[in-house]
Amino acid sequence: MRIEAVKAGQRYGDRWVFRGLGLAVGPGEVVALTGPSGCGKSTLCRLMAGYEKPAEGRILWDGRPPAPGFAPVQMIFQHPETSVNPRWRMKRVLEEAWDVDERTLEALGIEAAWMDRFPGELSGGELQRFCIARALHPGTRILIADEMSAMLDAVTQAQLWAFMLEEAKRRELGILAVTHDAALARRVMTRQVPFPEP
Ligand SMILES: Nc1ncnc2c1ncn2[C@@H]1O[C@H](COP(=O)(O)OP(=O)(O)OP(=O)(O)O)[C@@H](O)[C@H]1O
Repeated sequence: MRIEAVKAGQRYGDRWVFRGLGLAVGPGEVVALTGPSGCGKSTLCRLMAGYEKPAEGRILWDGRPPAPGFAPVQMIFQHPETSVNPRWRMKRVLEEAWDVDERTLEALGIEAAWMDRFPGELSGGELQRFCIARALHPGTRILIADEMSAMLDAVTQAQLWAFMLEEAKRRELGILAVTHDAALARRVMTRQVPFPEP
């Protein structure tokens, strides 16, 4: 699958965040999106994931506008607590997405004891592992990671990225990742796209 922004622009009120932006992510590509705070990286992620519509230009998934229904484009947010139901135990949070296999649970270091807890009873890093597991649904073709590892220590960050990259290679997933970490971008990405200055 290939997702694309074509001359895309977004504005809130009468203020443009960016205009005329072009970017494409195809199978097996790991693309880093870098740029100063406030330039619109998260906004572009939401457009590419089909959560928001651009004010001008187009977002295309395999040449067509994002369609409702099952999304082959999955997003991992910087703050995992905002993307799970706080009243569900983690077992249910996972099951809602897919029947996550043992291999994924093990590779992400998800412990059996965490399954009966509520999201508020896990650390941010522990919760983010669940969000990554959910996003790695067998039908996922593109992952959009918006500073997913900013809250993690270096060892955990390396472990989670290693598994994501292994999966990207094995399943030909495309990854668009926002990161402020230049070293991480150099290490894991096939291509880096600097965002235009705001
Ligand atoms: N829903 C909204 N309503 C109004 N303004 C918004 C909205 N969402 C984002 N903005 C503004 O758009 C600009 C871009 O925000 P965005 O979060 O995309 O930047 P970013 O590059 O991801 O920043 P950071 O690196 O700090 O996370 C900011 O000035 C922000 O205040």
